[in-house]
Amino acid sequence: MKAGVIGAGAWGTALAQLMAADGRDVALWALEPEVVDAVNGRRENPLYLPCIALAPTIRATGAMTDLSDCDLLLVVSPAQHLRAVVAQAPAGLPLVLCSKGIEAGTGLLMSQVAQDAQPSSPIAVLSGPTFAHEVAKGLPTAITLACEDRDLGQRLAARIARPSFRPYLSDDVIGAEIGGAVKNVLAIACGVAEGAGLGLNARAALISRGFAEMTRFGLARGARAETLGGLSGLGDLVLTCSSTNSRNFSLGKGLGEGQSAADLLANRRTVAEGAHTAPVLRDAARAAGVEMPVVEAVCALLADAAPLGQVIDALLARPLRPE
Ligand SMILES: NC(=O)c1ccc[n+]([C@@H]2O[C@H](COP(=O)([O-])OP(=O)(O)OC[C@H]3O[C@@H](n4cnc5c(N)ncnc54)[C@H](O)[C@@H]3O)[C@@H](O)[C@H]2O)c1
Ligand SMILES: O=P(O)(O)OC[C@H](O)CO
Repeated sequence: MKAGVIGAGAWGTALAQLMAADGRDVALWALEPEVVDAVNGRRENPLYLPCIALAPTIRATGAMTDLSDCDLLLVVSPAQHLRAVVAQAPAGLPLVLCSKGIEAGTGLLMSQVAQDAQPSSPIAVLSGPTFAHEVAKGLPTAITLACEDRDLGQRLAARIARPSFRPYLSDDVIGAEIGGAVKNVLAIACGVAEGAGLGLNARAALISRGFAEMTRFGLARGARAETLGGLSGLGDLVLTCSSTNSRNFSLGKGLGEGQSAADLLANRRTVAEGAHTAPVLRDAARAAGVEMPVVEAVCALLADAAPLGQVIDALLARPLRPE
């Protein structure tokens, strides 16, 4: 059977390369016709994953019907487009959701959006510390695969695992999704600290206190603490908060250097999910009575609602409290 990948950005292309590593066919759905042509003609995706020679068994397509004979579909669109692409996907096939975010307008996690859009398709979530270009090069990577149906989860884990790519199975779908969505917002905060020259102590503080926010929010939504402390939560938080390879961290760095959010977000081709998730997450946290001061600060900066110095001072001046 061939694997299907929906979305040919950096991560979808890297996952197609991963799935093709056992020599089997992969169908890669791309939005842009020029990506379809480049993958099929030149075996590359210069738009989203440059400098990687793609496997000959990857066949790109712009027609979702070409994925109907796949045994699983990896869904790798930006979170805000997941509903639309899943609605077009062939029905009934296992969907492995690889996007990280919360849907604006509904506040739904990706598994809930996919369930709405394709009620007959079983769902799993693949999330963890995984920079696309490293996976595409075959560098060692571990990731959470969350699925409520344990048998299906085990089958999917065996199908996705490769010698240098280790999925760890969980049945905590919500926990895996919340970790991936929240860490993107916290990575923006760490980028701000880098751009503003606040130092490494500040970054460590943001990672730790950000993790406390992720945990409070996750527990309030029914996630398990060990999932939030695992690859899809803390693991991904540490990765994304420590490298300009992260689009979210880089966006924050620009904010910290004094650039406006509007300028940084205008006309970008690649997705910085944290910018879309931040206001939805803030509203959900407020509604649940969960304090998320770092997330609130990121929202203020993204909305250009307050000067950087004022946002930093307000965070530092919060009442002292037990850890
Ligand atoms: N890049 C990574 O290293 C990485 C790793 C893990 C998870 N993810 C997650 O994967 C998801 C996709 O990110 P990416 O890095 O592959 O994307 P990307 O930033 O490399 O590319 C943008 C993608 O958005 C798609 N797109 C733009 N407009 C669209 C529309 N109207 N409808 C459908 N698709 C549209 C483009 O076709 C392209 O596939 C995100 O949720 C991201 O958080 C990314
Ligand atoms: O580049 P980012 O910030 O979207 O991060 C990519 C992945 O989510 C890292 O696991």
